[in-house]
Amino acid sequence: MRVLLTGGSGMVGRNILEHRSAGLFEILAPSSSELNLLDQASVKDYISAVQPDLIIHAAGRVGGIQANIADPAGFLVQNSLMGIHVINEAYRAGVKYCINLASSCMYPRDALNPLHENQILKGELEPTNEGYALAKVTATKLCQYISETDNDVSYVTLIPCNLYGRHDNFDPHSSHMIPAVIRKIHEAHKNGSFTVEIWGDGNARREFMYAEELADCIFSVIAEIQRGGPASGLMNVGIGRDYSINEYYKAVADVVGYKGEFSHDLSRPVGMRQKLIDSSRINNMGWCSSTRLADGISKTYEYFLQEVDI
Ligand SMILES: NC(=O)c1ccc[n+]([C@@H]2O[C@H](COP(=O)([O-])OP(=O)(O)OC[C@H]3O[C@@H](n4cnc5c(N)ncnc54)[C@H](OP(=O)(O)O)[C@@H]3O)[C@@H](O)[C@H]2O)c1
Ligand SMILES: C[C@@H]1O[C@H](OP(=O)(O)OP(=O)(O)OC[C@H]2O[C@@H](n3cnc4c(=O)[nH]c(N)nc43)[C@H](O)[C@@H]2O)[C@@H](O)[C@H](O)[C@@H]1O
Repeated sequence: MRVLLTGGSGMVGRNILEHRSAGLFEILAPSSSELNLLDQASVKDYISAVQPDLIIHAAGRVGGIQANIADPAGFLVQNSLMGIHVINEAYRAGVKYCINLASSCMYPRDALNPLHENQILKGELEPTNEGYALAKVTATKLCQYISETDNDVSYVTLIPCNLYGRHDNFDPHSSHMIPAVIRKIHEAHKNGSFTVEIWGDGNARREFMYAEELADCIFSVIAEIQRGGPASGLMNVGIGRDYSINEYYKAVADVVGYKGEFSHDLSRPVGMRQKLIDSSRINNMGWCSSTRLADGISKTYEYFLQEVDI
């Protein structure tokens, strides 16, 4: 099976390429310099030339809460254009299968947790990442419309919770919480600082999954597609539990060996109070998460020490 992977140089893409099942497929993973997904003609020409059997759309303009607040228009435009170009040109070229990656941030900010797939668009979005969320909803709906109007194709959207892991973005200006906390606590431990600052009061809750697990889930979905396709084209992918931000800081401190204190900067944005997703559909398909938080953080910290803090 020939697979076109977008976002192959990103955290999710790299974990897909490093997965033990990747060798079972012919995977084409053009970088953004080889294929700019913002250029519709290039996307159309590339897909027509390579004629993939399946596309995994893992490219995107991605960042944490601070990055999203800084550039909502950029997150909206770039993710919308990438999603529409990849998905629409795939369908126009006759590609039968697509796995599109959305995000749990596209759920309504005040929706009852755990979040179920049928709650999408049932309420106001989280303002801190509204642009990104609108783009994710657009691509998700495009996949749904295509699959509903053409029984010969299966365009599946997976909705992951927050992710972290090897190949994560550790830039403090654009990273998500776990890589930011790993960097902050590591530097405090190395410099002998006595306190580390937590954004907000630390009571917000998040569900973070080790990115290697999403790669594993994607290959399970591909296997299911090869067996005739998953029962649902829209599935949450999470670990089934969340932790408070304060608990994440403590978990990272335990891995790093930091024994200092924490302070809270209440001026910082905190985003959604909670975004725990209901992963029953993917669990019923036969895939479940298995990486413990401490193990995931340890492996991510090991990557940080080897590849980032050099
Ligand atoms: N990280 C999370 O917490 C999280 C949570 C839920 C869902 N997701 C979703 O998972 C997917 C992957 O996220 P990630 O964390 O792996 O992101 P990432 O590490 O930032 O990687 C983004 C990828 O997209 C590529 N890209 C960006 N602009 C492009 C363009 N114009 N043309 C072609 N490629 C372009 C990048 O290539 P270059 O490096 O060459 O620019 C990179 O390979 C995204 O759809 C994201 O929305 C992520
Ligand atoms: C999955 C992603 O979720 C994103 O929302 P979101 O979870 O709040 O994004 P994060 O940046 O991971 O923040 C998660 C929570 O951690 C808190 N936090 C505490 N300390 C820090 C820190 O040092 N750095 C960061 N970054 N956060 C920190 C932050 O206030 C927020 O409540 C969306 O903006 C994206 O679009 C995407 O959907």
